Amino acid sequence: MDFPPLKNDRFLRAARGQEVDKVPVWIMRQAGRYLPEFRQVRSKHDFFTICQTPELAAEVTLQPIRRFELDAAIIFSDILVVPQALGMVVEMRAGVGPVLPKPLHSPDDISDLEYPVNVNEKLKYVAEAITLTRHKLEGKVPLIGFSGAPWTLMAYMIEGGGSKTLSKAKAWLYQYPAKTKHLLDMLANVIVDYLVMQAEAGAQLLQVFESNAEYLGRELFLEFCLPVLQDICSKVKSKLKAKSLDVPMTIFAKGAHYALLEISKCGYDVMGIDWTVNPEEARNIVGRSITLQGNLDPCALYAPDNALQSLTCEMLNKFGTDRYIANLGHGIYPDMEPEKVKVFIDSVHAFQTLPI
Ligand SMILES: Cc1c2[nH]c(c1CCC(=O)O)Cc1[nH]c(c(CCC(=O)O)c1C)Cc1[nH]c(c(CCC(=O)O)c1C)Cc1[nH]c(c(C)c1CCC(=O)O)C2
Repeated sequence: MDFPPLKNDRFLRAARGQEVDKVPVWIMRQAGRYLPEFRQVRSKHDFFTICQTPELAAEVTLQPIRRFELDAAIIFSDILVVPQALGMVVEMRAGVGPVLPKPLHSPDDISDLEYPVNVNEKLKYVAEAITLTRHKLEGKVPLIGFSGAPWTLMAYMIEGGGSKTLSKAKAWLYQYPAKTKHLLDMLANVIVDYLVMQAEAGAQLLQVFESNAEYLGRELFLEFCLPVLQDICSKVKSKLKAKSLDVPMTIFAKGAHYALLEISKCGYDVMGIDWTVNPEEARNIVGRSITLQGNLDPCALYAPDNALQSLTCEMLNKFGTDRYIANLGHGIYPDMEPEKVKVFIDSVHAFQTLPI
């Protein structure tokens, strides 16, 4: 596909371990409710209508790019479009978050899922949104595509929404390990097709969100998550290679401080770390063969500007400027003042390390 040439490749260079002029920065949930222009669009349209309408999805994807000197855009969508593609109903309720009114109660319900999924048909709107956004970005910054990881999606499909403990979903890991693995493999197959479709449509990096890793310990994570995360990465990469596409991939397993080394060896180019992980410890554990992304506490943006600047500097000193992409350690909160994002981004870009 013919897209406008890329003018700022700092983010992709860092993902590939190449030298950069400045540390690249983007923010998880950078298109979202903290922006008045997003709330304006959202007041007129249902959440999933925005996701499903390429013009609206492209518009809200571009909103933070117009306002701030971000080094990447992320396509506006949600991880829960995959359970929708499997035939599940997902609603986004104000003040509650996502709700799946008919969750999976037992492995018998797996057969009710509409599987296999023709991703190119069911999630075509995401491909269209990506292609349109690539054109509208005019090469200003690269565009990130994404998917939820199998365990994170499975947890929403069983819990029927957010949960404090994920006890219903975790019960499956202990009661039905084989059937759980079957469901995780089904999800992985859909995710592989979905990520490949996004890269073909124009996504320049693919991020996999394992946001519910924090509910698992090391043993459960190594048994149920790691093998599928590895499988997704190798299958996506080999399918893209066959199409002469080379798109870096990021894994963000939130709360998986207990398996940093194993995750870093899964084949991904970039590893996101959440705000509870010490950057220096993470770097010591994973070595230099992977780019790290993160990890300022999203609440640090509530600090006064000068404190936020020092916290950002401290973070950059710990990560260093090599093989590093600055971000928050999780999504930005909806009540954040947009001006704080500018302070954060400018502090990252102003940072210089002394030459060695
Ligand atoms: C777990 C998860 C979800 N969705 C996502 C994750 C993984 C990242 C993470 O761990 O936060 C990923 C996601 N969701 C959204 C994006 C868009 C791109 C971006 O990062 O700017 C991305 C990358 C938009 C969104 N997704 C959602 C919103 C807000 C909903 C609204 O506008 O009503 C946005 C902008 C809703 C959503 N979607 C989800 C939840 C739990 C919620 C509720 C959050 C809340 O209410 O604070 C599921």
